[in-house]
Amino acid sequence: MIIGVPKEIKVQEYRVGLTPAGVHSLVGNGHSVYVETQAGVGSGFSDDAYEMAGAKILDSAAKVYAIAEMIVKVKEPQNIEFPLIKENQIVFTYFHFAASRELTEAMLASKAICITYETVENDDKSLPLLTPMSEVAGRMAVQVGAYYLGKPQGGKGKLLGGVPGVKPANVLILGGGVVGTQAAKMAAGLGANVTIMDTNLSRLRFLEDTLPPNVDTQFSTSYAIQEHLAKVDLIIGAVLLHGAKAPHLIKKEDLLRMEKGTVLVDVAVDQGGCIETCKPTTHENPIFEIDGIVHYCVANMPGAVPQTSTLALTQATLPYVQLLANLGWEEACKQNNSLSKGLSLSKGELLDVRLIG
Ligand SMILES: NC(=O)C1=CN([C@@H]2O[C@H](COP(=O)(O)OP(=O)(O)OC[C@H]3O[C@@H](n4cnc5c(N)ncnc54)[C@H](O)[C@@H]3O)[C@@H](O)[C@H]2O)C=CC1
Ligand SMILES: CC(=O)C(=O)O
Ligand SMILES: [Mg+2]
Repeated sequence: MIIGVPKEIKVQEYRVGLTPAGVHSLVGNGHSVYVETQAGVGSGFSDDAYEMAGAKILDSAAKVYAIAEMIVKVKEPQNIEFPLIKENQIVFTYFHFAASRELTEAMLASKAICITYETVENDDKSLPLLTPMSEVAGRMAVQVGAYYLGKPQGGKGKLLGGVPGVKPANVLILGGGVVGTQAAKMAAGLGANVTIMDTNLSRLRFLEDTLPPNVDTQFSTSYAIQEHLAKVDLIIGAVLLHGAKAPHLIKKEDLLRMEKGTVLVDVAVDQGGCIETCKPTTHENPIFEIDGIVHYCVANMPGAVPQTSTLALTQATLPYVQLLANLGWEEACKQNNSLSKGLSLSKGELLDVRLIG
């Protein structure tokens, strides 16, 4: 198969869809790989490294899209990429269709085969291609939250862990899946007073048994969340209803119950956000304030640490890229149940109704 890897063009997105090691393995299996010039540079991979691995370098995205039977990338196609996507072309990437009707309509119109990383799902309901980036984003959420709690950044001016004789900050994590668990570990490690909420009781039992003693678990209800608002310093939004739009657990009027300088990091923003007042931001302008509350809502957080994220992502995606390249999308999806869950749009038809935003 002919595989194309364009350079990511979302604002300050430095990840890339395939590493030179991935190229080497695909070329070894008889496939051809075309990489846009400088596509890997932000992740530490030069054009030369791709060429040594067997790729051909092309000087524009248009040429990559024109030649490829399958595009392997990271983020959802941006508006200027829409016209480049062809009928029957496989596009394998994060799409987050539930957050964008415009993207959904553009991809339907393209009649491409869209396979979404974030809905590839194992029989145990885990999400093998979302998990690695959720691990990154969960850990990052605490780093950025701690930073924006600083007074110069608009925060309350609190150190997450406090110091001897001074209480630590209160961190509330909504959702105890991959993002929430990694965030809880990091916040606990820094000494914060952490509460993690979920609606899944068996998940809460697991978290209670495995997380450090400065993490409390609590069943997630609107009432329980309200009780935290007056004393919380940092809220991390980490809920997910697979493929669907996130529920709004924090409403606009709830901001008035928080102290000025409270920080909200809504990691779930890529599925529409679980905090009503969140709207997507970029690494260039990551925050905004409403009613004195700092909102951080970057939809591609792992893009800021590409040297970690590209390796973490591509080690998970490569086996699926191999399968698609070896068998074609129809046979690959027939043979692999997890991959078939990611098949979202095919030739102008919406296959997964959860995606409607
Ligand atoms: N902004 C970014 O750069 C990134 C965003 N994400 C997003 O983060 C979100 C979370 O991802 P994961 O942790 O991997 O998902 P996950 O499926 O592992 O965890 C989600 C958890 O939310 C829980 N949940 C559902 N409804 C709830 C409610 N009402 N209250 C409390 N908990 C509830 C579920 O039971 C589940 O345990 C997703 O939207 C994902 O796309 C992931 C990576 C990067
Ligand atoms: C999951 C996702 O959207 C990201 O890693 O950017
Ligand atoms: Mg405990």
